[in-house]
Amino acid sequence: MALFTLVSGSVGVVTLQNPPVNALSAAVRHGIVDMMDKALSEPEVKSVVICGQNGRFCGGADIKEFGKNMTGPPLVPMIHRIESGAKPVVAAIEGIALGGGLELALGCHYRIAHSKARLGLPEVHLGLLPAAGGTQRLPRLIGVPAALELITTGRYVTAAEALRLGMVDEVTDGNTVDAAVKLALSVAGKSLDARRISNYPCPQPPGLDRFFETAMQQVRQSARGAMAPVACVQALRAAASQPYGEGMQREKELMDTLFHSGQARALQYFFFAQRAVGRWSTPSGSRWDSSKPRPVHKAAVVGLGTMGRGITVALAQAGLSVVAVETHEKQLMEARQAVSGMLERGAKRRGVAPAYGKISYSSDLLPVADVDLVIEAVFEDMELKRSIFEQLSEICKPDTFLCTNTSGLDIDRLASHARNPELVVGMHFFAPAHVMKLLEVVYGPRSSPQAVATAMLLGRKMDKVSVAVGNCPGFVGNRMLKPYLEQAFFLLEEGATPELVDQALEEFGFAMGVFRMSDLSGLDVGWRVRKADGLVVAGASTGPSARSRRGFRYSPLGDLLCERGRFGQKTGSGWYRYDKPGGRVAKSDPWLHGFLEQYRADHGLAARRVDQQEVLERCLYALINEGFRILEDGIAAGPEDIDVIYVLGYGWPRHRGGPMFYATTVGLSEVLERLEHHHRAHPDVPGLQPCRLLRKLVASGSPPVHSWREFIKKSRSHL
Ligand SMILES: CCCCCCCC/C=C\C/C=C/C(=O)SCCNC(=O)CCNC(=O)[C@H](O)C(C)(C)COP(=O)(O)OP(=O)(O)OC[C@H]1O[C@@H](n2cnc3c(N)ncnc32)[C@H](O)[C@@H]1OP(=O)(O)O
Repeated sequence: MALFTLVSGSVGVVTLQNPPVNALSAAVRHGIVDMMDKALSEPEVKSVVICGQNGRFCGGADIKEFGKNMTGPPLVPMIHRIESGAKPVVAAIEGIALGGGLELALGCHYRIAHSKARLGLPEVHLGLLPAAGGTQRLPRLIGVPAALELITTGRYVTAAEALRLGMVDEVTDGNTVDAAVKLALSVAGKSLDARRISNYPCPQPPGLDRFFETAMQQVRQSARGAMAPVACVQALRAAASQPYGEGMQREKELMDTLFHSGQARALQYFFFAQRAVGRWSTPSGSRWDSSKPRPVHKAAVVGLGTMGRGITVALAQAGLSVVAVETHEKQLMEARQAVSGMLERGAKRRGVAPAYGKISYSSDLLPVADVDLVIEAVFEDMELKRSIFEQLSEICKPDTFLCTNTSGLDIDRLASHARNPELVVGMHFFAPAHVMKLLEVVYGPRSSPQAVATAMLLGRKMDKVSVAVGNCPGFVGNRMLKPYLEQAFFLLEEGATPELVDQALEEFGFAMGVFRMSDLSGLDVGWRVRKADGLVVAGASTGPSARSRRGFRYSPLGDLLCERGRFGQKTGSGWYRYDKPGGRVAKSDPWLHGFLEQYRADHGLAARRVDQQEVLERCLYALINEGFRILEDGIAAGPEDIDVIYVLGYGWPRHRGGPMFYATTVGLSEVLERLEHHHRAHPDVPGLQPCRLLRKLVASGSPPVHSWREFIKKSRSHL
């Protein structure tokens, strides 16, 4: 798994061989140790180059080995042996040097990177820290503030930035291994004293204590309960305040704790889940590996409201030509300006030129005639969308894919208004569409495998994680949101406050509690959906019918706020109050508390004490239960799909792996038992009634999450 070749008579080239990313598996580590022994002991070898096969230096430790019994040579002594050896070693960094891969390079005496290479220490995203000396060598090389930022965020840097920071000695546009061999020849026999990073003193940031206190405060705030970023700060502090050996010892202690933590398991599960969703399948048998996407060079976006603007930017940044259509002249003008601003800011961030030239604007539909794919992004109204689909079917090429950006409308119904229903899919973007990583690709019963494959690939090109989901009200994400919101409303009726509910959810790790989030997205959004579902009954504010719909419990609290014009942040009040319409800082609202008291009195409800545990069980287990129903119905193919949607689209804390993974950490039997308990207390709430799949999994001994897909497939016929 590591190859040795002698080049130019005296340079030993050690090539890591473990496709696709040359991860440092046990076999690769064995290979490096053996080949380095050879290189260091053979007299004709005067210097060494380490590189990776197939243009990729190294993607780091082999994540698949974590959680198993790890065998093979450990990384720390392996890297120490390279650094302390008597012959100069040059790292030839092509493609990637990540995690343990970069730590290996930091143990080398020289580093040359190809201009297209990316470098980083992303261990924090896996619930770990760079424990092969990364937390001790990087600050010695580039200073504490820069190292702290890279290690706590896991950000990848370009070769150019790596050069600026001093992480690499040289950047080349040519053949990196050739350049490394040249350098290795030139430094053979020279002293290595000044090249061993572990010998460097660590530069001290001014006001060390203050610096680390501030860093810790910032990291704790953004980590929302994640342990790894905090441990990274602690390790960096050790680097800055202790000798190298002691710093390494601290790095090891911190890693020991993280390595065995539930958070690391959750984050590593999530890493593979993000990749697993690309291997999509549908109940009708279409699959990622048998469905060929069609190339999309030119796309159109119809409707340039907030979503359409973001989608236009995402498409242009992905390199597509875009026709952006808005029939209202004033809105079109505003959209042009807004899109230009977004492109400019994006380009600045990515260090590229803004893609203005990729977009042409139009106030009518005619220029979409020659595009390969249209994304309709008009207001969420079936009639409006229907009429646009009819027009598009007339204007577009017969094989143009017609996609709709909707958060829950019936894709199949819309497809029935298209000339070719098999070319219709839903593309549910999340706001802001050019920023959010998630895309739900919604297939209807008539969507062709090619249409699904094309939308999935287009999402990927737009730098999104695309998840294929079936067609049902709310698809996956919003469908699961419904019981979650419902429980939150019921808890208010029973005695909780928005503050209490939000605090429980935020302490769990959500970026925002349910009420703060509703205020941000607008209470009128849900109101409109409930109206369309026939749930909003005007004038039914008291009496038994006010809190019941179709025989089940219903809370009209959200409707009542909307009737009073309290739509959330945009109107200056909702579940909280804000300084002004559009204000961002949520403040407790005495009016709302009085309103809740009056509401309970009007409906004969006695307020009781609700604790945080009940909030979590009622809100989260109801949401998880719906997730099981979604799996049972075949709307999502596996738990990974749901978890990716919730983490990337709904602010579920990543270090808890997503709702379905979280259920396994709580224990499926515990989730079942608590749902049964709450359902007994609230028999008129179907969302709390445990679904069959959950019962079946528990009855089968709660198999691990990665085996659910197979389990569901096998048991589908019996469900
Ligand atoms: C008690 C204490 C015990 C301590 C012992 C622990 C020793 C650890 C010591 C030191 C710490 C070092 C830790 C690490 O190095 S952790 C790994 C850090 N590296 C990463 O996080 C890299 C993550 N990978 C990526 O960012 C990307 O995959 C990419 C940029 C490398 C490539 O991207 P792309 O081309 O888009 O391809 P994919 O992402 O789809 O990946 C392709 C394929 O490769 C798999 N893969 C990627 N990286 C790894 C890896 N490091 N290990 C294993 N497998 C990896 C990926 O999963 C894909 O495969 P698929 O899932 O089957 O599709």
